[in-house]
Amino acid sequence: MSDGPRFPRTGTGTGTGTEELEHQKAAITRLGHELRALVEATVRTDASPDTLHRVADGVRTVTGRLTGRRRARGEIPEVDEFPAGPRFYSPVTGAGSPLAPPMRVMAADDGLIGECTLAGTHEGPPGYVHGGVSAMLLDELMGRACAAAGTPGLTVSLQMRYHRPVLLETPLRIIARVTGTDGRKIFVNGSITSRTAAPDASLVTAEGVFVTPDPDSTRALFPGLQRVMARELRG
Ligand SMILES: CCCCC/C=C\C/C=C\C/C=C\C/C=C\CCCC(=O)SCCNC(=O)CCNC(=O)[C@H](O)C(C)(C)COP(=O)(O)OP(=O)(O)OC[C@H]1O[C@@H](n2cnc3c(N)ncnc32)[C@H](O)[C@@H]1OP(=O)(O)O
Repeated sequence: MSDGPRFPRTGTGTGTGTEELEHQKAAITRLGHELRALVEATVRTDASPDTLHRVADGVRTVTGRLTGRRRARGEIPEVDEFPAGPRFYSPVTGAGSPLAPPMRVMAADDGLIGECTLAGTHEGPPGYVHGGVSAMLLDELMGRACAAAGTPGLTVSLQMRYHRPVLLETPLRIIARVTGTDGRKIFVNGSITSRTAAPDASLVTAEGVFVTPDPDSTRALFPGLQRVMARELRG
């Protein structure tokens, strides 16, 4: 995607070499993929209690292998390109997140396009996407559209309209477009459509207001961002 020009791209500075970072990203992506398959299998299975107990024991053992240093709250992973680029553990787009569909994000003429297909993990009404998950997809893409337009912001208001249920196991297109700004406020529209059935009919639409925090708030809210910028400047 094309990102706004005013943010550092992390993962290219000092610390870990580029090749090592690429290996790290590939491994994170692979584990994310396997975990998403595990989560989907978990919510779809009708295995016996015995099997479920054995799997739970196995998962507990595997979890125990992910020891060592844990990132502190707010610490931005070196593989990330915060705030405008990919975040590996985003619950929406993160290749490493077992919660993320993950949604792929591309630049469009006047905003961003996201694509994903959801399944049992994100079910709300039987056979359909959970409404909160639709809001999550739109919130993320609309927030990224702000950053891509060079005006990053946090959501202060997100008004959702659910026109038709969103089918599971159907390729979806999510669109986000900045429609205007007023001081630190950024106005954004978004929609979800099916890429196959009636692609012109919006299933969900959203109107959002995002606000760019002032510099003092930004420093207070995101101390990790200062470290990323310092890391980048050293590099
Ligand atoms: C180098 C700079 C980097 C800056 C980084 C900033 C953001 C970057 C973050 C991520 C970007 C990257 C990717 C994004 C992808 C995914 C994220 C998805 C989105 C989210 O997951 S994000 C989490 C949920 N989100 C929050 O956690 C916000 C909680 N919130 C606050 O932390 C404060 O709210 C804050 C600091 C944002 C503003 O606080 P504040 O004190 O500076 O601003 P204030 O209240 O003065 O409002 C200013 C003007 O907005 C108007 N206004 C306020 N509320 C309104 C509303 N509801 N409707 C309509 N207008 C509203 C006022 O009326 C006034 O308008 P006016 O100036 O015309 O009077």
